[in-house]
Amino acid sequence: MPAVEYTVVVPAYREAGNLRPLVTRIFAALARIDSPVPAPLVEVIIVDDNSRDGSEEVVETLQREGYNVRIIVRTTERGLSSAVVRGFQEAQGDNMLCMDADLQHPPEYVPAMLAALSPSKQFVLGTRYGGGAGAVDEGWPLYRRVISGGARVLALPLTAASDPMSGFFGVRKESFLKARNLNSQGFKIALDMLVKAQIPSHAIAEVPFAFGLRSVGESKLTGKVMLRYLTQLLELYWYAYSGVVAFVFLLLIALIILFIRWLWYIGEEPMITVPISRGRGAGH
Ligand SMILES: Nc1nc2c(ncn2[C@@H]2O[C@H](COP(=O)(O)OP(=O)(O)O[C@H]3O[C@H](CO)[C@@H](O)[C@H](O)[C@@H]3O)[C@@H](O)[C@H]2O)c(=O)[nH]1
Ligand SMILES: [Mg+2]
Repeated sequence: MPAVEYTVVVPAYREAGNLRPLVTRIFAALARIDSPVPAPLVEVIIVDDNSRDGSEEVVETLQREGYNVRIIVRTTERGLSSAVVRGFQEAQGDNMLCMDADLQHPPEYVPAMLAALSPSKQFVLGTRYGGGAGAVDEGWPLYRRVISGGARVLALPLTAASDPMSGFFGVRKESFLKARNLNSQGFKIALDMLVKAQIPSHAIAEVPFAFGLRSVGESKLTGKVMLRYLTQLLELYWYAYSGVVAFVFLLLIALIILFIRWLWYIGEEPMITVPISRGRGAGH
């Protein structure tokens, strides 16, 4: 067996129904004749938080079928970011990729994402805002697009990357090891790494992709997660600039909230009062 050079880390919570299509599609993409990365150099690590939904059995079956995939089941810890960090710590490959289990990050982009990493490109981001990738978050309800847009605007002062929130990203091991005090709470581990590993803009590669719709299971993006994002941002502003910037941050938050309220206002259907018919048929 050749040594593993690439590791795909997949944080997963209650994703049993998605693991087979995910793994088989990743390796099918890598097995294509035009894949820039050969399949035998790649391993997949699922980091599951004790879902007990059959995920382990699915992975065991895939292993028996010859796929280079393993599952780490955490029983004492929970959370997306810390799951990703754990996967990166266990990775054998020097080139590491993180992607969701629910197929919202299309497995067919994995070869291009992995191949984009090199000593001069320490970070790769799957971006939903790049040219030619198709629709941005098509099919999302207005509120979800507003949250995504607001989160992105707030991160602008921290990184030149166009979509540090996509959750579909890769990093070279040496840069991951450079990032100290990673925030293990919340959803925005890519942003945390970009800031704390001090990745310069010229070392970031971007791969445009179209964010899919979740087919099985539920999103874990809750109000609590969003609040954590705000506290994480505050910490990163503090880290990247100085304490004074916290004031600017609060101002920005206020503006974003006003913006969201305004969008909500224009997004609402106008209320039409329909007069109650008193003619035939009424009361039947
Ligand atoms: N191990 C583990 N995995 C988790 C946890 N919470 C979520 N995950 C896994 O993390 C992935 C993303 O979670 P979703 O619940 O599908 O999140 P989402 O709302 O679709 O958010 C995605 O899109 C955002 C962009 O708008 C991204 O910012 C975010 O990272 C994620 O990719 C999924 O594979 C999910 O199983 C957890 O506590 N533990
Ligand atoms: Mg999802």
